Amino acid sequence: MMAVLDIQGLSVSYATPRGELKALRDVSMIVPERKIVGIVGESGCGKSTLISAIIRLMAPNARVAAGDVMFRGEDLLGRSAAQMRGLRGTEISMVFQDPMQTHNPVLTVGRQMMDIQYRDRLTKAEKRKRATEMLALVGIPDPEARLNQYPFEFSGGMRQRIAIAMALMAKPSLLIADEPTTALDATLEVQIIKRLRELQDDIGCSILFISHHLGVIAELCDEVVVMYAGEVIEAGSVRDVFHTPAHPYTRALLECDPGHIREKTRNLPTIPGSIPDLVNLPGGCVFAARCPQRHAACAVRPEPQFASPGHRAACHLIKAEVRA
Ligand SMILES: Nc1ncnc2c1ncn2[C@@H]1O[C@H](COP(=O)(O)OP(=O)(O)OP(=O)(O)O)[C@@H](O)[C@H]1O
Repeated sequence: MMAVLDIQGLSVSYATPRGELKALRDVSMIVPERKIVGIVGESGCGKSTLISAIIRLMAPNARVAAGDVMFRGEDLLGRSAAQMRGLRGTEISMVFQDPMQTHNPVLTVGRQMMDIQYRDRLTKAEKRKRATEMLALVGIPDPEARLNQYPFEFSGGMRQRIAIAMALMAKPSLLIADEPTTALDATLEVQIIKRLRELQDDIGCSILFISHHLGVIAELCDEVVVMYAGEVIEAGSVRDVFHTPAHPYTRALLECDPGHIREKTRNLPTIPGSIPDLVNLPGGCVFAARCPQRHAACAVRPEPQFASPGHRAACHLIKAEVRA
């Protein structure tokens, strides 16, 4: 089956006064059809850079130095800006942390939900009906009446549900959700995640879900990609990565989290030390400076190794463990 999103060897740099900042290096990941893939990593690991490269809304000083971003078999990096505009919001939709970014404050929710359907050949009444149905699906009570209200008249959780409804309205193949529930309280977060999972199943789309919240990733995602300082350091099924983490960084994240993934920790646990300077990267393994298992081999950059089928990590210890 063809992957919805297939990123291979993606490297993105920013031009800065200090020199080239290598925000992403040789990043590869696949979002299979009808799967939810989570990306986890601490601030600065390159999550936003990755999203901006996929949807091609990059900062002016950003440059794709290498790699391919294939969307349903087609290279997105070769598409024109106009073609990308046509894709965003239809085949690829997005939900961000702050739904106010998505909503227009001066238009009613109904008007905005009808506007997104401008491509569909439906009557006004049909569009309104679809908007109502979608609001009901994401769990907005009394949706018909609420279509006439403005975004500020809704609570934060309701606004985020509306943002999800709007993003799914076009029945995208891929939904990119960037910390969509981070600003909400835990109970709301669980409700929204459950609803998102159900809707994903109904619509049959794939989701790339970015979160700092290990518990949410564990609950929602099929697969997880762990990023560190611009590299994918571990990837595999949620089960493999969370139950038998292969990279010392992933292990540190899970060990630092007292209740492991069951605790509702908002932020990633803190690991002593900081990420390396991406302008002057050290040679060898990027995590070496903070790694409790650092050894001589780490002076050489580890290539991804398979810990088990479908579960890879970039750490020299994996080979050693397999040999042992
Ligand atoms: N326009 C830019 N110019 C220069 N450096 C940038 C720019 N945008 C991001 N960076 C740098 O690139 C690196 C990756 O940043 P990015 O925002 O992608 O990380 P992130 O994982 O999304 O972090 P956060 O969770 O804090 O948003 C960081 O070192 C950041 O300072």
